[in-house]
Amino acid sequence: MTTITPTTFMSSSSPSLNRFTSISRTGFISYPTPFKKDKLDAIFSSSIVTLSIKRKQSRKMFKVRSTMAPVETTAEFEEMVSGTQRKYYMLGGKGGVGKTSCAASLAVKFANNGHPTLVVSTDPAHSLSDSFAQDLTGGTLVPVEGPLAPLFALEINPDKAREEFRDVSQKNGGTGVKDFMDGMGLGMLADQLGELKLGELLDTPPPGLDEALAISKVIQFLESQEYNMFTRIVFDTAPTGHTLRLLSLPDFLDASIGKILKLRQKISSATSAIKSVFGQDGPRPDASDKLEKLRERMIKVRELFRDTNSTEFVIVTIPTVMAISESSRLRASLTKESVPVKRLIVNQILPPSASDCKFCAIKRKDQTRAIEMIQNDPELSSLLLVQAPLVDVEIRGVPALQFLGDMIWK
Ligand SMILES: Nc1ncnc2c1ncn2[C@@H]1O[C@H](COP(=O)(O)OP(=O)(O)OP(=O)(O)O)[C@@H](O)[C@H]1O
Repeated sequence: MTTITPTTFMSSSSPSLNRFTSISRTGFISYPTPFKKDKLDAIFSSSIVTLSIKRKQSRKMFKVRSTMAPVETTAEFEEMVSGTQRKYYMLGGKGGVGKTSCAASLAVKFANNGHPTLVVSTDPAHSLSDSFAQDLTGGTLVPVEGPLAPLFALEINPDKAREEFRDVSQKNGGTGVKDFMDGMGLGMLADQLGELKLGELLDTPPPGLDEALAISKVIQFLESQEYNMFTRIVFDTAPTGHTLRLLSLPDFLDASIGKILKLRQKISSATSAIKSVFGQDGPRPDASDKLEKLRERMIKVRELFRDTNSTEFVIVTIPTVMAISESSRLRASLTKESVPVKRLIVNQILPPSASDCKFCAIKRKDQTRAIEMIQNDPELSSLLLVQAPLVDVEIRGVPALQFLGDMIWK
């Protein structure tokens, strides 16, 4: 294991590495990266001024980390990275636990291991741009500089996705069709529209709709030839509540869209005769196709979540009683919905220190207790428990994500 001092980074001419210098304020960072050694050598060889090996300290760090929770396991990254068939990883958990940092670091690690990778934020409050320290807004795929294989990032614009949905739905079953039917004197059919609660759905979208639309948008992207190359797709999902509602949402939307389409059929047969007399247009067929496509994608979203061969939901948590309780409930819900879960990342674990202050000692005890809670939790104890240390500054930019990723994804 090589330890690189702050001096190393400061002497680098690369701006992204310079950004990373701040990460090692407290003295050292460790780099257990055999697979990337060549690349790192190339990056650092011209600029290394001092290479201070603090083996003792880093050994101590990992020793104490492993004594915190005897059940600590590795993420079995080899299994995650093997094979060239496309795999989806969805990272989710309570707000602020480090989902984005873990998702971004996993994406960087996949790309560094040769997988053309796409990382997508489906959280309406995006933080991927902040995490990569790069502007990724705009709802299109943006290349991320740095990793060995292509890495692209996508922040789905929820407003745009919702607008699109509203647009096609209204043309097929919302106010557009309702007005049309009212005009035709088909009051009874118009009443049926009320049952669909479509107006409600469009005006006050249920939590999770953004997420479902975002995922369906990604599926739409991936259907095109252009994006065939991606072999790993990492989703940075919205906090737990959204995720849980999202799981049932595709069913709900599928049913709603199904009803709209059925209704549309009824309308078109009921009105075809009237149309021939009055020469008025019915709902446009292209909009109907769009709705059918949206429905198909919703079905794909639902299937994707439950496909054990290609998809895995990774729960990210922190060592507090509240976060772990929420993770336990999340796991239970995911199990109920047949969503495959294998790994649990416990992020922000206090690193050991030779001179422990009272606050840190108490905090560490609390964290140890919380980790024990996982071991005794029926929902969580069977998962691969991966511990990630709390570092003393924000994780921003590819080198920093690479650093974090090398600690988590082993
Ligand atoms: N292991 C860590 N050590 C230190 N800081 C961390 C660690 N993991 C995450 N952070 C910091 O915590 C903050 C929240 O992290 P992040 O944005 O990844 O969480 P999130 O779960 O995606 O949040 P949200 O639910 O708000 O989207 C960021 O400032 C991030 O840099």
